[in-house]
Amino acid sequence: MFLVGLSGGIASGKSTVVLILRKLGCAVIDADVLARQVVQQGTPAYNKIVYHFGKEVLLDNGELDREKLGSIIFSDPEKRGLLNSITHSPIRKAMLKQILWYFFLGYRYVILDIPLLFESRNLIHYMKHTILVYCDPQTQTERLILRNGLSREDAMKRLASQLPIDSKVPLADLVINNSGDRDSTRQQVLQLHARLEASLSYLPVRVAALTMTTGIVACMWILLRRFWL
Ligand SMILES: Nc1ncnc2c1ncn2[C@@H]1O[C@H](COP(=O)(O)OP(=O)(O)OP(=O)(O)O)[C@@H](O)[C@H]1O
Repeated sequence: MFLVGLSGGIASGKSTVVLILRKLGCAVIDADVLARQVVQQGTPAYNKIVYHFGKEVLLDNGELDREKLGSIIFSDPEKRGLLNSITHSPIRKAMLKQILWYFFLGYRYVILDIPLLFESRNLIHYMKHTILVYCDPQTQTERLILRNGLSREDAMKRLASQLPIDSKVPLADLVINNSGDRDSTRQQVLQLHARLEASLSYLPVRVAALTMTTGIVACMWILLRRFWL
């Protein structure tokens, strides 16, 4: 099995591409969903966040007020570092569990949908391939305005707070250009899926796992025969 990281920019079309991939039967892990799960009420990460940030980051129902937390860390790099140090480890553990699950189910590759993949460069090293869902900045702005009901000024501000999408192109080895219509995107995703399915990159890990399993079973058999049979 091998890992494929998928990312893009705000409103560049990641969810649109992921939906097509899911319909094709691909295994997709959504880092955003995991990030929400690991800070649910009662989890160790939730308790640590309340301890360090206080009860003012909680909603009335006791859940984390993600907007408030987001605005605190946006302007305070130290607190951002603290929050990352609390959440990164459980997110990675949850990711690893899902990857292993898909491995046992026999998937050849797993797509990791990670919004800040190209910003947090250390994760890239674990990926066999990286996909950038690209959209030209003008179309991206229009789609963001339309989807979020934002003014042009607010949309530009949101875009300016991110790494420009054009600067991510050289960091990815596969690019899906979602600047055109949905059908053009779908065709590109189909081609990409076919290419990944045909890749033999999944073999080394599978052969290693098979060899290890065979070794363990053989050892157990030898021990059993020696002591009990
Ligand atoms: N090819 C396309 N043609 C027209 N509209 C599109 C196309 N692709 C995506 N959209 C629309 O653009 C908006 C952004 O797309 P999408 O939600 O897939 O982006 P995203 O990268 O997942 O966004 P975010 O990360 O900000 O949640 C949505 O309203 C979606 O319906």
